[in-house]
Amino acid sequence: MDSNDVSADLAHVLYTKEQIQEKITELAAQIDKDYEGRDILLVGVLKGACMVMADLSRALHSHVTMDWMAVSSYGSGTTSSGVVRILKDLDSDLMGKHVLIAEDIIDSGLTLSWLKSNLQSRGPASVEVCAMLRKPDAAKVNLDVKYVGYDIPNEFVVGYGLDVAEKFRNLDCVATIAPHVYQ
Ligand SMILES: O=P(O)(O)OC[C@H]1O[C@H](OP(=O)(O)OP(=O)(O)O)[C@H](O)[C@@H]1O
Ligand SMILES: Nc1nc2[nH]cnc2c(=O)[nH]1
Repeated sequence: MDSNDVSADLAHVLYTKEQIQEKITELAAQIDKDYEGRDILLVGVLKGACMVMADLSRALHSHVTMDWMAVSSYGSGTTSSGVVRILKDLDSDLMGKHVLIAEDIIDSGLTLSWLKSNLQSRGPASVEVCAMLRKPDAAKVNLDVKYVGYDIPNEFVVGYGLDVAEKFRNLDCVATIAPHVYQ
């Protein structure tokens, strides 16, 4: 291991690459079944959803188109403010489309709660959510989420799209970080 190896900054791996890929396969099979005969517009929420978008879209057998939105709900800290700003809007018109929002994590739920109603107001046929991770103990709003990979404890995690100061997104696992990363 070289001195800059990212794994030295991890405390505990919650889900390995294999477990994540297994879950993606499971979720994709369920989604294919539920959307039989319908095209899906996958909406990825940048930047965290980059991995789940790439993996889920490739695991699906349905016809899929992809679009991206970038929103900001976190200030400089690690607590969601609930005030969401659109940094990049969708390129597509949602009218009559079956929209499936792909997310890496639902923490307070504030980002998705806002996003779901924003997209619903654009006239789609349906809006559902697929999130790889969810923290039930951190929920601040009731959110109807149709597809969830794993429910996790209320701990800050990284990997599989999730970052600290833009690092760790490239990890193929989900992990907590070692205390020295914060020091
Ligand atoms: O449920 P919430 O408490 O609202 O938190 C979830 C949001 O936080 C993360 O995004 P972040 O704002 O960190 O941006 P990023 O995807 O660019 O990392 C994550 O990707 C979700 O979009
Ligand atoms: N990296 C990271 N970003 C988040 N955004 C909301 N919750 C989390 C989390 O646990 N980790």
